[in-house]
Amino acid sequence: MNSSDPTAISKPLGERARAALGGRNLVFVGLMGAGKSAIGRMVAQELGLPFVDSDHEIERVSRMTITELFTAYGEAEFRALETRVIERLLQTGPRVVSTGGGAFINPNTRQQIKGSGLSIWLRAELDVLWDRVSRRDGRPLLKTVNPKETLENLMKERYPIYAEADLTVQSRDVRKDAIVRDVLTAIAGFANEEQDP
Ligand SMILES: Nc1ncnc2c1ncn2[C@@H]1O[C@H](COP(=O)(O)OP(=O)(O)OP(=O)(O)O)[C@@H](O)[C@H]1O
Ligand SMILES: O=C(O)C1=C[C@@H](O)[C@@H](O)[C@H](O)C1
Ligand SMILES: [Mg+2]
Repeated sequence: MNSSDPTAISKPLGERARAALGGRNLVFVGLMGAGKSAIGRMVAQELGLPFVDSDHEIERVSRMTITELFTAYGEAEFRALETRVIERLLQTGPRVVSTGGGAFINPNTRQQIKGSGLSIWLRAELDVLWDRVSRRDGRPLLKTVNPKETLENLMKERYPIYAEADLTVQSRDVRKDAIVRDVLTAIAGFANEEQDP
């Protein structure tokens, strides 16, 4: 990595964030398209921790895609499975867990996350989310007549709840490296706040 690159992730920052996290899990929450899976994986690498994505884990254990699960069993059953899978994932750590967009909205799952680690909300504006989610299928909640409006309604409903996360980082239309650096800075800073409120 070129040290003059302004988006370069300095080793000390990764190490400081890792020390701040200690034995806790780091859990990414936020809406579809915020970057939880993509950024979570990169952050885990910087922290030297295992990474797991709850949507992928649900698909692995059920041997079905998220869309198939919604179609066959409905959203309520999907949420019940999601809660069980996330509970298990949080039991052994520290690790980085990227959750599905609705996970933190479920009160049971939210309590589990709050109890087992540091939660981080990747917050994004509607147009950023829309640009990202409209490129790929596989999000059953957006199979509506007006998916952009559905996404906007989900933002209104969910943003006050995501705001309960320990940390918030703005997910913007910039290089992923820059968001990763913001995440690591937020984690390292959180430890200072805890020591020196
Ligand atoms: N900072 C960024 N710049 C450009 N593209 C990004 C950035 N962050 C994420 N992306 C891309 O946006 C898309 C959506 O990201 P990702 O799948 O990580 O979102 P997610 O929050 O996990 O969504 P879901 O809740 O649906 O799983 C991916 O193609 C990802 O590579
Ligand atoms: O926002 C949501 O409720 C969802 C987001 C995805 O990650 C998947 O977990 C599923 O499509 C539901
Ligand atoms: Mg994801």
